[in-house]
Amino acid sequence: MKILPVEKAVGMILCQDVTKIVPGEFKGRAFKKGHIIKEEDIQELLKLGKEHVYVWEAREGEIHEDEAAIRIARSVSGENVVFDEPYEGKSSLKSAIKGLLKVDQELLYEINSVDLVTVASLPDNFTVEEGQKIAGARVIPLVIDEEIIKKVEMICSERKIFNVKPYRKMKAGIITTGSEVYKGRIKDRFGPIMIKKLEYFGAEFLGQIFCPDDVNLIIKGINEMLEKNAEVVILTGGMSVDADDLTPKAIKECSEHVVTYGAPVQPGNMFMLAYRGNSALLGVPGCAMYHRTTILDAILPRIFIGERLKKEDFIKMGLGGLCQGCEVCRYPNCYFCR
Ligand SMILES: Nc1nc2c(c(=O)[nH]1)N[C@H]1C(S)=C(S)[C@@H](COP(=O)(O)OP(=O)(O)OC[C@H]3O[C@@H](n4cnc5c(N)ncnc54)[C@H](O)[C@@H]3O)O[C@H]1N2
Ligand code: MOO
Repeated sequence: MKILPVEKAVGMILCQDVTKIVPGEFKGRAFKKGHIIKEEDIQELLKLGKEHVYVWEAREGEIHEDEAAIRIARSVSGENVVFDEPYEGKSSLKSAIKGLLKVDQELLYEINSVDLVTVASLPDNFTVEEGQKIAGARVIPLVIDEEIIKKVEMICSERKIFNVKPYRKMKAGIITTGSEVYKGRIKDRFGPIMIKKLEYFGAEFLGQIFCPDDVNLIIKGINEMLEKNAEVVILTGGMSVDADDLTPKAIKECSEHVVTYGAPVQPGNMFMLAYRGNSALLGVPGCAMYHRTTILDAILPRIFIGERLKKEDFIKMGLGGLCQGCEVCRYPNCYFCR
């Protein structure tokens, strides 16, 4: 590759994309890498501020930014991740499915520690739709030593940075506790909100059981759901400190392992997760009926990909665990529960 005045570059192969920006109107590629420069291009290039251009002069051991971008994209892409042809030296990675993005953060750190290599990504545990952009790969110079790219390829030879996990069709049921709802003093408002959330993951809905504030009846309800092979049981109501708040006790009685009662997340402090076998029992506090987004929205996607959560997963949520309660909620496009 060498630099030539545009007037002397006619007939030569341009080895960079040339970007045109007209504020408010257009930003895009005016000339594509690989374009053979013609006489009539000279004025346009000069108008774009290019008195000199890079033209191709291949040198042993060097590769163009486009090839570098695609090789990085290929190296880091795992399950259900696809990538585009480079544009302006950048290859975009996209999700091939609706699912949960898993990012190997250590590996991403390692790749971005390789000088001149950059991979920008969405956060770990991010819900994505089919076709959604999840990361962009690019090198900084226009041509790069191939050894650098080989290093990236080696780092990713065994593990991939980006995987999108599909939601599994899981059997799920709801147990709504609270004597005020059971006795018809107030209408159930929790059930429909939970059903809508379960629908997003394509859950097979087993139904909703109503229980008064009676620990034995809540236990009976949980057992009924487990007998129907529920893999996810959502319990609402009675998660806090009132005399009638008995749900944590019932969950504890029915489970083999309590992962957590309580989380450093607001809204969601009084959340509980326990397991009996592979079935997850989720104690969902009242806030999930009131706030559009709570800890439940960070946990459900992980449950539905079949991940088994640990106490540590909850501890980590403290940093960023305070929701700002924005007037218009943009979750997951924010820091909450990252
Ligand atoms: N002194 C304290 N007070 C509270 C604490 C605390 O730690 N100390 N925690 C607060 C947090 S955080 C939350 S969240 C709520 C937890 O509430 P619960 O999950 O225990 O909910 P309930 O007490 O059962 O109900 C609260 C409220 O919501 C109504 N409700 C309940 N279920 C339904 C339903 N299915 N449909 C319609 N309405 C329902 C219920 O009647 C109550 O009005 O506690 C804070 N307080
Ligand atoms: O669990 Mo409350 O769950 O923070 O509003």
